[in-house]
Amino acid sequence: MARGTKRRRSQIEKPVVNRDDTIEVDEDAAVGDSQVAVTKAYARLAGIRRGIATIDLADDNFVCGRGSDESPVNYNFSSASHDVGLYRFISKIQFAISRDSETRRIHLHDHSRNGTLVNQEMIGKGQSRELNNGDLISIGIPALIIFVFETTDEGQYPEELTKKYHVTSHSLGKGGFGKVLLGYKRSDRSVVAIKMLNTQFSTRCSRAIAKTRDIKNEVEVMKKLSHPNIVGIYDWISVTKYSYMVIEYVGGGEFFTKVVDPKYNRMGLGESLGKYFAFQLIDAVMYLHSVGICHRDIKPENILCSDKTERCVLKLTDFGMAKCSVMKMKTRCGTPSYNAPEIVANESIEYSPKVDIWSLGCVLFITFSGYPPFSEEYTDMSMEDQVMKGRLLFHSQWRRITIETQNMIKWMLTVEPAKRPSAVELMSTDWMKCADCRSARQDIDQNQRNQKVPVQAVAAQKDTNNNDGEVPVATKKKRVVPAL
Ligand SMILES: Nc1ncnc2c1ncn2[C@@H]1O[C@H](COP(=O)(O)OP(=O)(O)OP(=O)(O)O)[C@@H](O)[C@H]1O
Repeated sequence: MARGTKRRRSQIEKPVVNRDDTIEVDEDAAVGDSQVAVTKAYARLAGIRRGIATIDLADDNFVCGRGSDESPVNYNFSSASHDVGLYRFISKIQFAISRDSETRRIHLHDHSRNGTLVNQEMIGKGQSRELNNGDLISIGIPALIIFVFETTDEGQYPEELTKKYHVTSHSLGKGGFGKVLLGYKRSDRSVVAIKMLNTQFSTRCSRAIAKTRDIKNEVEVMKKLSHPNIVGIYDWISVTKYSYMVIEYVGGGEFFTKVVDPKYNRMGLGESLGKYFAFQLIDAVMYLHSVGICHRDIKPENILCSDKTERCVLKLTDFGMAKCSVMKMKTRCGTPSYNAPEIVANESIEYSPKVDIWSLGCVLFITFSGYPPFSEEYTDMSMEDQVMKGRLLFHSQWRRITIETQNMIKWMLTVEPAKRPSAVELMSTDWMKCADCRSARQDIDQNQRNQKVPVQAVAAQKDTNNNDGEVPVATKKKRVVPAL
């Protein structure tokens, strides 16, 4: 868009998370295994909880539950009888699955008093619902996910991947170059996210070549990192057409969704919650810089929430742009509205990890106020000029935020890198010695202990954005990929 041109709000584009995308099948790929093998299965129930089998569905009718002489079932959950938390919810007949022999449509019929849920929505005793590929089936409560329903014409993956992980067809989200699927480790049934990237694009467009090159870099960087506020990587498997990154599952969706949640009325998350999150992000960046890594693309879309609760643990992700900071950094990359002035200024000037502090300043500005500091929606000045001048407009949203917090954000958004604080300097301020920061530390520790729990709720993620109001709106931003 030309400088100074006012963009109509209705024209602001926001990428849509598409949950039903399909992916080409690799000819060299091997078939994933299953535990109850039946020939010519039309679908399968992939068990994603310890003790629950994966069941191939071949007959038009299937019934499961605890079963009894009077109520025979095809699958009786006896292998999960030790799992008291689950077993107490299971009825003699829990649910049935039927396939219409003519239409081939498949339905789940709930027979249980405690109920069966599909994609975390209660079906209810006596009710039915059509099943689609990737649907999650829970028992009694949303968090007790036991099966992913999968049609068998989908998803064949390389053996290197399937021998260690079961890949379900439940999509967690979609990125620029592939999708992210829910999976689990075969060894302990703990849930993972499997990011699939199509490397074949590389022959078609240069942006994708850059991206393909990023994958190796992303993996190399992630392998070096271990921090509770950074998404961990378990494995990387690369075959002819696809790369599979097996990463830590983070179930609460993007931080972006949180900051634009209408419940905050576009006023920001407030002082207390804002500081709770600021502590986590500063700690993550302090660690990154201490091990010589500069992220270069910090923004709310690249931060994931551990769960859907208000006070969740944040995890920095997407290290495709990251670089070892002892190397010279000159490349103009990142996302324009989060880019530091020294990146915006000139290709030939070297910059430092302080660029991350600037981006973090932008993220925290949005977190506290609900609107972005630099935006094309300000028509009096181009975005580039706003950034180069460090022009900040503190609208009425800031009235409920303390002067100390405002000063910290201003400090992070200092145009001159030498005067901008490092993450260590930020962490050692009195501003970070508060009850919210201490409570964040405790919650992070607790979250780490809980991570051993195998199956977590996978809540449907919705992007929300409300474009009304006189201040700029936080919208998802695309990054600039460096030219080759
Ligand atoms: N570790 C994870 N756990 C759970 N869900 C995830 C995880 N990583 C990504 N997702 C989901 O998948 C979506 C896409 O993630 P991905 O990192 O591929 O996208 P992106 O950053 O938009 O893409 P790109 O890498 O092209 O910039 C995210 O928005 C999120 O909803």
